[in-house]
Amino acid sequence: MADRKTVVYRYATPATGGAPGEPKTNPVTTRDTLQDARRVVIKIGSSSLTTDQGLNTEAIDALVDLIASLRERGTQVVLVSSGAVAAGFPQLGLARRPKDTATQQAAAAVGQGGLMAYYSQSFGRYDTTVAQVLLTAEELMRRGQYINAHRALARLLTLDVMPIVNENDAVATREIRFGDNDRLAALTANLVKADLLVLLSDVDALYTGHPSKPDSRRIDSVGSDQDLAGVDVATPGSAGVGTGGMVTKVDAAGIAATTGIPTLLTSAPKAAAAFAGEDVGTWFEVAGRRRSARAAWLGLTAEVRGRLVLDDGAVRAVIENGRSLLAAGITEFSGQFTSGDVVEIADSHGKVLARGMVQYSSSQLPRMLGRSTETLKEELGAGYDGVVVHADDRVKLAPSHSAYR
Ligand SMILES: Nc1ncnc2c1ncn2[C@@H]1O[C@H](COP(=O)(O)OP(=O)(O)O)[C@@H](O)[C@H]1O
Ligand SMILES: N[C@@H](CCC(=O)OP(=O)(O)O)C(=O)O
Repeated sequence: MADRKTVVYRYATPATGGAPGEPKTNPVTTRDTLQDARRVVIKIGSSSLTTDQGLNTEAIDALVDLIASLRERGTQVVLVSSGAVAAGFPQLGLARRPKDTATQQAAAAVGQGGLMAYYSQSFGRYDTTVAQVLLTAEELMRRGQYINAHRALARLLTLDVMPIVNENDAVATREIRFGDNDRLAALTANLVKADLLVLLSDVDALYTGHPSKPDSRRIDSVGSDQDLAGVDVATPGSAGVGTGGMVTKVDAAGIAATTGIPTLLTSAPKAAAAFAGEDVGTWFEVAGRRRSARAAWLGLTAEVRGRLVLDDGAVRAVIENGRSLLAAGITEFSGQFTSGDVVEIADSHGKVLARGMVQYSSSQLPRMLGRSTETLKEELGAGYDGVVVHADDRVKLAPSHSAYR
């Protein structure tokens, strides 16, 4: 990902369905409605939280002041904070960010404690209790753990505790290598059903090219693919502690957009102005209505364990008419999965059209393929109703889906 010169930013088609009880509308639709956010995920990068010597306590205090002011007016905030590696390597006596993964993990293990200790002290000025939540993208892919993380975060918010999320770096190598805290923040925004994602970096906006170039200009909002055509995001940050640069931020905004959540990208010092309605930073709009968290989990987060290939009739029934997928319409499959796993649903040309949760395992399926429900019941017993993926357990993929991952 890091070597990409430009990114393609596309929007999902309007979402279908919505789990019962989930809000279908987002009060934050434009910059002017930022103040209406009921729940915000704020992500801050290493470059904004650390210096060569370790934690930048002034910057952390300023961030905490901002969050406290939002909380005071009733906005719930989940903070996704990087900085563990950058805080840890000076403590280990290293002059610069280590390159090898094991030392980065060691630095994160050292730095995370100090990071949380300082957050605890700083939020203490507002009598606010903080909670450390360490996640990995892989964990969020498993339905059971996704639900557990959702429950824990929701409970922390109702207890008025300040959740501070970071990747569990000691076990998550992808994170350290690719700077995926931006992506983690987008997934967290979906997890807690936030109204808004705010990405805070050491640069105040997305620019057409690296901000150090004289002809680079601020992009004030992104509403379609065209707004990002030719935008150069490949040059890494000059601080040398951030990991993903703008590539992962734009990708994260794309993930958030597909789940109906707009993103504001700006710097920590300008965030207060943005919340006061000033035209700062870059605003990533959302097209279409909000996806349910479940649909977003199926479409974006879940680990794919296999692929089902459909005949043309099944493609029409399932994709165009929204029916459940019956064994009769499956011509072949690949992968190893059990009931409850997520698989891709493809047409006969190999085009992936949807994802869904299977009701049967890969060892049960061979006897079922191409067979009508009636035949299945006769041959295999009444328990085999032939519905391999129920319509409620399936989500159509936007044509752009792969652009975000
Ligand atoms: N088109 C661009 N617009 C803005 N910043 C860019 C762009 N391309 C590269 N960058 C660099 O991305 C950096 C932010 O990424 P990173 O260092 O990973 O930050 P963080 O630690 O906040 O995640 C900026 O400091 C800037 O130097
Ligand atoms: N989990 C890592 C963060 C890695 C990361 O995504 O960094 P950044 O690009 O600064 O947001 C840490 O705490 O150091």
